[in-house]
Amino acid sequence: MGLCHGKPASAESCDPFSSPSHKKKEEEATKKETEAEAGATVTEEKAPRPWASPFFPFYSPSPAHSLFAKRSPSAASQGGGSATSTPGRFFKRPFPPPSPAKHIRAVLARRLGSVKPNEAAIPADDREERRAAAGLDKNFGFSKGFASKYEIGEEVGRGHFGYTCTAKVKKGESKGQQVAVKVIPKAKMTTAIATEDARREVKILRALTGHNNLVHFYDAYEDNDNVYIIMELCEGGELLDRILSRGGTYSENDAKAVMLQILNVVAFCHLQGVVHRDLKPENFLFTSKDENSQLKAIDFGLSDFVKPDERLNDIVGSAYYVAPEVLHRSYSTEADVWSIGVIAYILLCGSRPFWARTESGIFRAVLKADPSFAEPPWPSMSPEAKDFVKRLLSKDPRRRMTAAQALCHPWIRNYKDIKVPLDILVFRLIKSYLRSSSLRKAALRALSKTLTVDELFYLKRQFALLEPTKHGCINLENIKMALMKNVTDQMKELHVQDILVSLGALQYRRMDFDEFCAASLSVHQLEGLDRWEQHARCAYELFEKDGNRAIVIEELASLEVLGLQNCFPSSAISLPILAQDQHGILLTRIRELGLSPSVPVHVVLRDWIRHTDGKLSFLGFVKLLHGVSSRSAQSLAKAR
Ligand SMILES: Nc1ncnc2c1ncn2[C@@H]1O[C@H](COP(=O)(O)OP(=O)(O)OP(=O)(O)O)[C@@H](O)[C@H]1O
Ligand SMILES: [Ca+2]
Ligand SMILES: [Ca+2]
Repeated sequence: MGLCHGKPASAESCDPFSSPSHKKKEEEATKKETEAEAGATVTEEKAPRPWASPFFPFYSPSPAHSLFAKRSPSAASQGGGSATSTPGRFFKRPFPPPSPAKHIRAVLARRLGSVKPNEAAIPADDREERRAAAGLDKNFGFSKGFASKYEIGEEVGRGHFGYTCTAKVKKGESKGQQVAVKVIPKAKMTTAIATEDARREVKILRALTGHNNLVHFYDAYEDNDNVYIIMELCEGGELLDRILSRGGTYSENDAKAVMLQILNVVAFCHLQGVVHRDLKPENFLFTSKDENSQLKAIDFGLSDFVKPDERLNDIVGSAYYVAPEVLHRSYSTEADVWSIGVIAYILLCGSRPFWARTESGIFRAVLKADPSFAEPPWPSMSPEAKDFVKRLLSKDPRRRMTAAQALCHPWIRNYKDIKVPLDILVFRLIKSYLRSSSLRKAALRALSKTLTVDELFYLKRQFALLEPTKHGCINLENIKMALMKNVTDQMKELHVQDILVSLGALQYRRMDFDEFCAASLSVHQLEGLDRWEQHARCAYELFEKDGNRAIVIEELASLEVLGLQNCFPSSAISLPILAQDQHGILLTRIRELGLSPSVPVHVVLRDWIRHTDGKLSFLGFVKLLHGVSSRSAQSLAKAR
């Protein structure tokens, strides 16, 4: 592979796909993309187009933009170069700063004020924006006197929101210590969102600091011109540079070492109720140039707090790494896991899983295209590696592994001595289990009996983290202790009480490991597996032997079977058991509630309930396993 660095944008000279026919295809693709860019919105996909090859070679060696490149802070503050260029197909080095994974344009527009096409700079003569900016409260309450405490050194990196320099502590106990200072110019904060971002970045760093794989935060300062975030100096450069310097691919083992650290810190953030929202190789730094140097997550500028059941709707992040549900404006911590999947894919094969020339093209790929695992080097890779990446890149966030689950995946779990962190998902699932009918609990218990050793690995680790009694049981007290032990003060204030209240039923009873498995398994995730049909059939057989029984009408009317909880008050129904001749009564009841007569309720009843004995059919069993989320219950109710 040739070297492209230091040259102007002549990607073709290094392009292994630059044969004339390929070039023509590329041009056609670009034309289509440009047309799409002009008109189509993200969700307006017409027909899936044959994607231009998503392969995205990395060049080696990279003249990595040196950590200590000589660039003066003043030159630095004049704005980044790549912000004004379209995302190229090939990585060219040195990158004009900021990094090539550009933020979604809307993100920059909302945060930095108006953004011209392909441009993140703030228009210098935009009077209205200046007036609005003048009204913003840019006092953060951070320490003053930055200049008297630190001697600022050279620039070591830059992004859209700030630039980072080395600095030396001038006085006090740490005199002489080298630190990193991220300088965020207040002049760039032209919107309330931008000031809020800076405030939150510091708040989150302050709350999370202490984890081995997260940049250590020391303090925040401000003066009239800037906010200064003082952090540990990571001298090993960005993960992106290492990927490039290795020519794009990591061996599976080397990739595991990186993944382990990324998953660890992200699982930690998620447990603390923080979603990063901008995970990409540029936002992970090595502490030293050493091969085995520790990796640290940086840049919490787009991060936010999220409660266990909350969905965020702000479209945020960098295009290549953004999860489909972010584009659909309803997401939570799973979105970070998607970005980790993109990083894993790049580490292992050196190309981007979702690629197009334009932002809207990338979005369409993210929403519709499946990443290729057919081209080299994938065929020679272990099946576990492929499965690992696929389960991180599951388009349905409910089917996607969590960061803690990913650490238990067979591909990675035997790599070194992995310490699996507590998973917030477990509490979410137990909460839903505790609110379920006895029939659903029995169904879940049957399903839990079909779990394989691999699936049980994660549940065993999670149960152990809750420190069961010597009788092998947990109750609310165990959960409380485990949470207190594993979460930061910030999280204690924000979420622990909510979680404990939602699991209140465990105050008066215990849960053994078998029940824990039934409560904490995710039906959605199992459904995403190839062997789901087997799991479900096997579980149904077990349920038939021990658990299936004639359905009580209240249950049918309840959320779990028909999804009619809100429009079908169970108290109105007194018949104990559904038999064939009672269908009519149920149908009348449903019609009395003003539901459309065209709705084939009888079909639902026919398919979900066995007429011979009024017990659940296989389909009814699967529906019961899922329960019905309030969202689908609502849409079901609307449809009727
Ligand atoms: N603690 C640190 N030690 C060394 N270099 C750092 C440190 N923090 C940041 N940098 C460098 O500065 C760059 C910009 O920092 P950061 O990503 O926080 O800025 P940003 O403006 O928020 O970027 P973005 O455009 O990605 O949002 C990083 O990519 C990295 O190269
Ligand atoms: Ca960054
Ligand atoms: Ca940032």
